[in-house]
Amino acid sequence: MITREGRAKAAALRDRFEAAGAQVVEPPMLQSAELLLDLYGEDIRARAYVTSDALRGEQMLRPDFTVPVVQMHMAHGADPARYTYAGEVFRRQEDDPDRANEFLQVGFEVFDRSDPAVADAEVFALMAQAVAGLDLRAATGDIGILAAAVNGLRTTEARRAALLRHIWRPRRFRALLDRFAGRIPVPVSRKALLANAQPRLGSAPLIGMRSAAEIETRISALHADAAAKPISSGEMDLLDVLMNVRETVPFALSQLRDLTVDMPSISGAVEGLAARSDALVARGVDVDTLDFEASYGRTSMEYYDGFVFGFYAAGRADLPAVVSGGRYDALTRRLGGGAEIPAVGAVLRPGLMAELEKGA
Ligand SMILES: N[C@@H](Cc1c[nH]c[nH+]1)C(=O)O
Repeated sequence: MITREGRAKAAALRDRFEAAGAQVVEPPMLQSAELLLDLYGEDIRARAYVTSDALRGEQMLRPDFTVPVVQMHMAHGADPARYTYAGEVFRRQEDDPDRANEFLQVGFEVFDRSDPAVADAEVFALMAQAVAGLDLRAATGDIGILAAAVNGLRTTEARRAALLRHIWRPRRFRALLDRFAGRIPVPVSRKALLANAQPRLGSAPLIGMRSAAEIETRISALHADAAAKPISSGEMDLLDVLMNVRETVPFALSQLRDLTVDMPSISGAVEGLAARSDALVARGVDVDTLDFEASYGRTSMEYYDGFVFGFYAAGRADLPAVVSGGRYDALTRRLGGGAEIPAVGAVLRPGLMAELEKGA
């Protein structure tokens, strides 16, 4: 339920972000579902309230602000800017009736080309200051490091692309990796299909949504995939070491730097983490006690492609993140029609903050 305290807190936080240099924006609650829904992750897509509109096409109640803010910004060019907003977002809850399906968010988004590490640190530090009175634990990660590791795998382009698509579904990602490494047997049905050197649909009836051409393309892709060499156990071990890095920032950085000797593809992203760590220190963040998990953030918004972070109430695993955010450079490109600008942002949940303050 949205309370008066929550609303008051939201207004105060938005004022605070405005004072930090952001322009206030108020994106409409109803957004185009057709255009925007696939920019979110599977989870949010399944939880959006969608309705039809004869005039405007499918509409949805905004499940977040970032996508509408990026869309608005990119429609007017790709200049540097800072925005803040406050208002409700809507997400259907299927399993847990205690989780709100409508709640307040206050956000801060930075579009800035000068130095991504500095912009990351600006957003993180601003959020950390806003929640300083609460007993929260911060978690950080970097989707860019894992993506760089996948891009460096010595395997086919199709396999790398499949893994990149599934970075967001850790179990599916693991299953794919194991299959590509030859660690799990090929399913019987797939074997039967592949046993036929020149499979064609022939007179089989078409019953699904896919056309004959699509099905045949897929069969050819499966043949090509079956001919690919397995990912080596050496590469698999390195990926495992990487995905299990879970340390304070300085230790994580030294482990990751060690890994770059055998995984040169991640060095750029790891040096990005080093630069971010310095920028965080310059903003007064104590990185010696800040956690970094290489697998963090793999279940949230699919538009993140670099820094990701969240703040959680200590000892309250039942509560969602009080703060969450990250970098989404590629999203500006997708909505930019040729233009792009690096971007990072985060939101707070003022309702949750008010609740935690009351309980404290
Ligand atoms: N829109 C994200 C948070 C965010 C803002 N900017 C970047 N990330 C969310 O709702 O979780």
